[in-house]
Amino acid sequence: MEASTQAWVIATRESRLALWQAEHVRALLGSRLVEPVELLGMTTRGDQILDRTLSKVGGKGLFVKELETALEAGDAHLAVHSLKDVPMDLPAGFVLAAVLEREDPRDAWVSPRYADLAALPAGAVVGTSSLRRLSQLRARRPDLRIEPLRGNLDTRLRKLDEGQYDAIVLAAAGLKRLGLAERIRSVFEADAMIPAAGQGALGIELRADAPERHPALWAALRALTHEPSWLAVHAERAVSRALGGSCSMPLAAHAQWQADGRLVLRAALGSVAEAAPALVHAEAGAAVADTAAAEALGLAVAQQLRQRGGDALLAAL
Ligand SMILES: NCc1[nH]cc(CCC(=O)O)c1CC(=O)O
Repeated sequence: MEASTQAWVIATRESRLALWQAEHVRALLGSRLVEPVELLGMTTRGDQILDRTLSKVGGKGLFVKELETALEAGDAHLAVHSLKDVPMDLPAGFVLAAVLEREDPRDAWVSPRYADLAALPAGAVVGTSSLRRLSQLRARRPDLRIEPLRGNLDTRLRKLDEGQYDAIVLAAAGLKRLGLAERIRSVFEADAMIPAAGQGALGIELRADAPERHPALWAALRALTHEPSWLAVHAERAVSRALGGSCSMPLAAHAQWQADGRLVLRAALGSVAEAAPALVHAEAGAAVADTAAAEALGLAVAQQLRQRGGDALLAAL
């Protein structure tokens, strides 16, 4: 089987960011494999549905399902995703094979007029469709109007430039990858706006039978994995999984390696009810040496969130 492979095929969405990410993986893999590596661009339902908040139409899976269908059919061997968009539990038959070294995981403040959140006048309009960003913005600035903002990065920036918003919040990683870093007015430190689980990291998904069917590809991907990033995102994703794992949840989870070698995981769970804004925080640290320990840290933080009022917020969702 391996010998008959003409080329390795990467399934990818066709947004500029997705294509950049797939091309990045193509280049990394190309230097480790004998056969050529090609891209197969596809449109997902998440790309088509632009008029509604994603959390209302089915969530994260919308960006990955078509790519998984291509893997299933054998049209592609691997799929490259923004890990943030990958559901906590992959469908049976698929595995997360690799996580690349994480890019800047923070959120960026983009605004033509205002340097940061504090500089916004009362009643100003901030664009985001992320419940996580909304609940954290609202906790600090209940006076703002937060309006939905969807579409790929270029679309979102265009809507800002057209004057529909005073400011928008985007992942710094996406802007940097597309050469748009100059649009960033300031970044939120990770404790001021806790990032989403997996933000800034690329994940590579394969069929679960890939280790046996394509050992060369599997080995090349394992070698691309950045172990500190792998452990951090597994801790983050475990928080989300423990709380139900849907993106209709205003949940933030971010793990950072400390100088002493410990992994510190911070999380926040909000409410989206305008009448009763709430935000509970949790934090824990541990020496994490393997995936199981990373996931145990995630579970402990999820437990803390529940005990500190998260249970009631989840019940209200
Ligand atoms: N939800 C869309 C999405 N998925 C991944 C990124 C950015 C890149 C990354 O986090 O790796 C973005 C855009 C954004 O949130 O601003």
